[in-house]
Amino acid sequence: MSKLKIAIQKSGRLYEESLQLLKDCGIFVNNGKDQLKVSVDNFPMEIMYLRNSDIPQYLEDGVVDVAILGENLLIEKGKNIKTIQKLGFSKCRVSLAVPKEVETDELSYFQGKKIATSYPNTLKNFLEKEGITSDIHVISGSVEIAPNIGLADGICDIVSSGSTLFKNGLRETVTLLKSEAVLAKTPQLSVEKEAILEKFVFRIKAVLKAKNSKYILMNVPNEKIQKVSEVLPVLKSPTVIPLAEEGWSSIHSVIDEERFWEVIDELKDNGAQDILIIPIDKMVI
Ligand SMILES: Nc1ncnc2c1ncn2[C@@H]1O[C@H](COP(=O)(O)OP(=O)(O)OP(=O)(O)O)[C@@H](O)[C@H]1O
Ligand SMILES: O=P(O)(O)OC[C@H]1O[C@H](OP(=O)(O)OP(=O)(O)O)[C@H](O)[C@@H]1O
Ligand SMILES: [Mg+2]
Repeated sequence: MSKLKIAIQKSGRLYEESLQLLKDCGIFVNNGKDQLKVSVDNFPMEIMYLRNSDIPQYLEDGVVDVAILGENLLIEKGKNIKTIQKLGFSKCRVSLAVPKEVETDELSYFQGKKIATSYPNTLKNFLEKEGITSDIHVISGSVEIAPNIGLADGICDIVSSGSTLFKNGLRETVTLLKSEAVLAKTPQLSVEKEAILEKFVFRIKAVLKAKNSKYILMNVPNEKIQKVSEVLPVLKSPTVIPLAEEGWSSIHSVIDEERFWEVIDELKDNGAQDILIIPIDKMVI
């Protein structure tokens, strides 16, 4: 029987959450990353631990079928690889930054300047599009140190909290792109493996949907049920259960994580009381 070969970062920013996602999908990985190839008992899948930066090539060559990797890396490597699903973690951006003493945030600052980066293709394409000519100096890590040691006038690198820039006396000026972890697939997959992938993506969607939603329940006087129901962004219609106390009901529904504070105020204003918000484990709709 076919097994879907999935590449996961061996160690680094994506490792923990990639494994957690598999776990949330009910896929239990047998043992640790000391082995580069690991089997799974309860799903037709084989895990391969690889370096994030090598994964686009492995996908292109069909050495692995799917992979969890940083979207920015797919853009940098310019491979013809399809992103199947954004995964919502390892969110970051690729940005230009300058020494904090530089007074301008304008891109034109970089005209004729030297920029250190680990993402030369992303930078080159961006600068070309913007009509700026710079000297791109490729380094594989610790890019933020470059201006301090006189290696460059600015940098182009990954920024998340901004603390690495701050510690190195740099300031973010221009964002080239935003990135997050994605599930990507090799250009050619057998029908059998496509079917396994479909099952896997179905599970991922259920996990992600649940993460972004909350179960909400509240007590409402019967005469306010209509009003409160109108405020709730419901899946179909809210569940309404009579309470033991005459004239009151309990309303249950599901709301988006992002919207719940906003909705709670409206619910209270419309007569809802004793509002509970509960996490959801999986959600299939
Ligand atoms: N500080 C950060 N915050 C959030 N996401 C990040 C951060 N740094 C990197 N990422 C994302 O995580 C991915 C993996 O980054 P990480 O630094 O772990 O690996 P890498 O430097 O690409 O190296 P390797 O090839 O050794 O696995 C990046 O491609 C990027 O998408
Ligand atoms: O804005 P921040 O939250 O400070 O994150 C940005 C830093 O994180 C990444 O490095 P990482 O720690 O992954 O080290 P690496 O260069 O060895 O990959 C990236 O290359 C930046 O240096
Ligand atoms: Mg890194």
